[in-house]
Amino acid sequence: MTSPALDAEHAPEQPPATYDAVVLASFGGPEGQDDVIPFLRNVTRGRGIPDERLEEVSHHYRHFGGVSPINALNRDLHAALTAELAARGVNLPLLWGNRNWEPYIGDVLEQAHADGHQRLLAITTSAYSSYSSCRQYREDFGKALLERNLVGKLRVDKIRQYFDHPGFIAPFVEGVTEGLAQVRAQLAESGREGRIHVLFCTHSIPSSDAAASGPRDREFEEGAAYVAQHLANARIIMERAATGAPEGSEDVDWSLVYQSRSGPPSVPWLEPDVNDALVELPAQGVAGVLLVPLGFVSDHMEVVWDLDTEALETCRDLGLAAVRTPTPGTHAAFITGMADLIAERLDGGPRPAETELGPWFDVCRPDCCANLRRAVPTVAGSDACDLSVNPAGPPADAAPGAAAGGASRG
Ligand SMILES: CC1=C(CCC(=O)O)c2cc3nc(cc4[nH]c(cc5[nH]c(cc1n2)c(C)c5CCC(=O)O)c(CCC(=O)O)c4C)C(CCC(=O)O)=C3C
Ligand SMILES: [Fe+2]
Repeated sequence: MTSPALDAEHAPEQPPATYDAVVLASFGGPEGQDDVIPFLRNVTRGRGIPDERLEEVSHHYRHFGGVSPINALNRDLHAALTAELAARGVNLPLLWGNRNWEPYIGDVLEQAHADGHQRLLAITTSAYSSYSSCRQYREDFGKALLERNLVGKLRVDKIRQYFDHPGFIAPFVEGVTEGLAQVRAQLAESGREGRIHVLFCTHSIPSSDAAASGPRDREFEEGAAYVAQHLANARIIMERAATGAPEGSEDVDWSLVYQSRSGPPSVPWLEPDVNDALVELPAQGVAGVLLVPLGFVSDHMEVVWDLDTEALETCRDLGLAAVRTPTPGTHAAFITGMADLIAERLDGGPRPAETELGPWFDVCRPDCCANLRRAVPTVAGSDACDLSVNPAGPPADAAPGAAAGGASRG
C-alpha cells in the first residue's frame, strides 16, 4: 500500500519552494462590546462549551471594554515581521487572517487568489501540537479553500510547530532569569524566606485531545506531543536560565500547570489548574512563585486575565511573592526566529531546534492532532483528505522570489 506520506508533496520535511505571500494566521478577538457574543459563538460553535462558561468568559472581555488585546498584538507582530522580512530583502507580502474574527482567513485567501497568488506559506501564532493549535488551523485553510472554490487554484503550506525554535525559547530564558531576580527582590524587601517555585503555565485542553496530539506513529516518554513539548521546553529553559540561587543551594523548583479550562466538569481536561497548584505551595515551604506563560505567544486574554488577574490574585491571597514573565510578543529574538522559519522554507538551510523532540514536521503525519469529532479536509498534512495539491505554478526549484514580483499587500 502506498501511503500519501510517501510522496514528495507530503514529505515531513519540505524542500525549499517559491511562495507568492506569507499568511500570519491567528485566533482573532472582539474589537468592542457588540462583538463579544458573536466572537464567543464563533469560537465555541459545535464544541460543547456550557453557557455558564461563555457567560463567565464574556465578563473577562467586557472588563476590557469588549476589546481583546489579541488583534492589536497581532498588528504589532505583523508590523515587526514585515520590517524584518524587508530588512532581509525577502520580497513577499505578509497577509494576516484569523480563525474567529475579522480579517477572516477565508476572506484573506479569497483576496490572495484574486491578487494572482497561487502558493501561500502560513505561519500561526501557536507554537505547540494540539488540535486547537495545529490541526484546527490546517482545517481553517482547508475549509476556506473548499468554501471559496479555491481547491487546486491556491496551495497553502504551513510552517512547522515552533515550540522549540531558538526564537521562541530565548525570550523565556531571559524572562525566567530576570523574573527570578525580581521574585528574590520581592522576598528580600518583605523579609520573607522560603523556596521559589516556577510554574510553567499553558492552556488546558481536553485529555482526549492531549492524548491525540502529535503524530500517531511516534512514542513520547511523557504523555503525547502537547505535554511532552511543554516539559521539554521547561527543562531547557530551567537549564539555561540563571536562577540566582546562592552557591551550592537549589532553592528553585518547577512544574507544568494548566489554565483556562472551559469544558463541562464531567469531561477531563489537563490538570492541575494553576490556582489549585498555587494553593499547595506555601505548605511546601515556597515563599515566591514565577508564572511563566509558556504556552502563549503574546499577552492576550488568557495571559492578562487568567494569569495577571486571577492567578496573581491567588498569589496575593496566599501571601506569595509573585512575578509573571513576558510572552515572546515582539521580542527581537522571536521576530528573528519567525523570519528564520520563513527563510527555512524559501531557501532551505538549517532547521534549528532546542529540544530532542524537534525540529517538528513541515507536513503533519497521518492523524496528527486528530479531530476527534469528525474528519475535516486540511492542508499541509499527509492525511488522505489533504487539499495541498500543487496548482499550476512555478516549480519548487524556481529561483526564490521569482513568483513574488509586483504582488501587493492583501
Ligand atoms: C491550546 C489552546 C490555545 C493556545 C494556542 C493558541 O494560542 O492558539 C488557545 C488560545 C486561545 N484561546 C483564546 C480564546 C478562547 N478559547 C476558548 C476555548 C478553547 N481554547 C482551547 C485551546 C486553546 N486555546 C480549547 C480546547 C477550547 C475549548 C473550545 C474548543 O475546543 O475550541 C474560548 C471559549 C471560551 C472559553 O471557554 O474560554 C475562548 C474565548 C484566545 C484568544 C484570546 C484573546 O481574545 O485575547 C487564544 C489565543
Ligand atoms: Fe482557547
